[in-house]
Amino acid sequence: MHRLFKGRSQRRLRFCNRLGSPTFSRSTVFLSLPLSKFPNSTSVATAMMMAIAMKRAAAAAATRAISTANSGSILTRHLHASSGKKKIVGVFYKAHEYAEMNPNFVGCAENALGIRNWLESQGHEYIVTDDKEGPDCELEKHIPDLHVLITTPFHPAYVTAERIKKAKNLQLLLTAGIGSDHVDLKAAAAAGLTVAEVTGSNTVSVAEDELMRILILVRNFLPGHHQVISGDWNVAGIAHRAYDLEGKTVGTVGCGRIGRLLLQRLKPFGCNLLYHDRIQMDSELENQIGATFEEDLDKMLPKCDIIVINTPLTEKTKGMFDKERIGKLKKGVLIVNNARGAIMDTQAVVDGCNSGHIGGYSGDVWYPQPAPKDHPWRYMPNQAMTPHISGTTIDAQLRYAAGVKDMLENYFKGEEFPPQHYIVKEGELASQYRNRVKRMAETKSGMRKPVFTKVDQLRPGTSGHNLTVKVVSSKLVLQKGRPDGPQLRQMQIAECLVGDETGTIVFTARNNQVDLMNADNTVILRNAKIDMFKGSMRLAVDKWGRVEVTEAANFKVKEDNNLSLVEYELVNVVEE
Ligand SMILES: NC(=O)C1=CN([C@@H]2O[C@H](COP(=O)(O)OP(=O)(O)OC[C@H]3O[C@@H](n4cnc5c(N)ncnc54)[C@H](O)[C@@H]3O)[C@@H](O)[C@H]2O)C=CC1
Repeated sequence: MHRLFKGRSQRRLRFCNRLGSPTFSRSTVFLSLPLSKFPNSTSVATAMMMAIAMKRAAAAAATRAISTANSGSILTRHLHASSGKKKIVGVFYKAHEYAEMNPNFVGCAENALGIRNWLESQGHEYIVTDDKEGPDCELEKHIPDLHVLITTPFHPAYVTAERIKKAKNLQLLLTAGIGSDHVDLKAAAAAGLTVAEVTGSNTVSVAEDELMRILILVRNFLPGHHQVISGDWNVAGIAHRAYDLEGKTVGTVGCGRIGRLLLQRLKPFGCNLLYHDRIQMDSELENQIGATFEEDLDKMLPKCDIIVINTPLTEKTKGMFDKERIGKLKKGVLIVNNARGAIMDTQAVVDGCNSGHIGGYSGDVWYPQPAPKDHPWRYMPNQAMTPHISGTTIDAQLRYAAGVKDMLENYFKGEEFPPQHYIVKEGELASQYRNRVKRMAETKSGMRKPVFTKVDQLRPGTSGHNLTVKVVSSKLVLQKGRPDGPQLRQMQIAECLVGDETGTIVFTARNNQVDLMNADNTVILRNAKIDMFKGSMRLAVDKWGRVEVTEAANFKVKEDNNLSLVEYELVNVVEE
């Protein structure tokens, strides 16, 4: 037996979360009402239809409840499952005498992101340490009962599968910064943990630092500086290999947030700019930045005088620059790597620098961190290495501390994080981290090809749809920021009517997607999701999906079946 409720209070239930995955409970169901016939969903005229629909919905809810109960979940821990006081552990680098020197120096252990009072005033326990390695370290003592672990890439607490297994209460791993490769992401996903970082918090900081490293290497700056300190004066010792940046070919491997900001900053230097990425930028942005896309990494690399690495460390990028690949680079190539140390084969870099094949190597990332005293990159020639600093400027610290605080606030309230912050969510890794796994699965079973659906199959609260649609019309509804603004943060939203031979639906195109949605274009929407807007369905593709313009499809769009004109009512079905 089920009782069914409808009305205003049920309106307060969320249709779906911000990523589009359904968050409705097993007893929450959708009813659909054609808007044209029933503009007012509470009208008497709808009541009979509602009653029939609700009966059906009740049956569906019951079936869903049973199947949920029987299927079990791969997720063993739910992020927002428990309320109450939490034990939060932060692992940050120690600042010692520097801690007091700047009130905004919040990224160190002593100042603990500036959130101690805020956390403790709410009754949470906040332990902060820099002691993160070995079985007797401070972190290890708290692993069995912590709920949240906050750490930074600058002084990473390596969260291994073994630690995850021991951390029975752990729900949330927050990275204060960008890059969560210090976490065994697969183990975290399997354990149902959420991993999130403060995406965008230090991208400017890193891009600026990369530009500085490029100039330091190109101008052969460091030997001159060392001469000054050691009392020498030898212009020739520097000048024989100092160049202008103008006219050089610079290629970035990975062109996401940091890569783009770097290219943008390089443009006035008059370089030849190339980029390689899994995803090509849309042509307008490419033109604006003035960079050329290189689909084949191995074709791009030998053209470059300067190579900058800007990908995350994933299964695919680990050891990407091995002996063989480095051997194919231009002799004397300069490499800047602020991405992650393990993207390089450590010894291959040492050999390249020793032989002069690599003319200069600079970066702030190492493996492991802190780099041991005998790390060979400390002693190789032509290097301009530093500790991991580029993303931890005071400005960046304030941004990532605020981002962590916001996410903790959401966590305490049981709310979602901004979608771009998730690295692991509900057992799934963000797309750039799961590439290889997916490909292997595809090859192995031959069954993981994307499944395409038709517009009339779309339902509220669903996601993961692949569709080939034609754009019927597109209307820009929001435009903010200048296209040549400092951070490429122009925001555009267009409402587009898209469809196939079964029906049409409104697609909300954002930013770069807007340019692809010209009327009559045929586009493939990958990993699309349904958002609910005032009770009706809209289609969207977030950063974990993709919009691609493709060859013109030969179907005729069925324009008289617009799914966005159907209103859905969320009703609650309570089991007795
Ligand atoms: N040294 C430091 O202080 C910092 C370092 N970082 C590092 O920089 C990385 C990039 O940061 P963002 O630009 O903000 O990330 P992002 O996610 O905006 O960009 C990463 C780009 O790499 C591309 N990519 C991923 N795998 C690839 C592959 N196998 N081949 C080609 N392209 C691939 C993605 O498509 C994406 O465009 C971070 O993951 C982190 O490791 C980030 C911040 C601070």
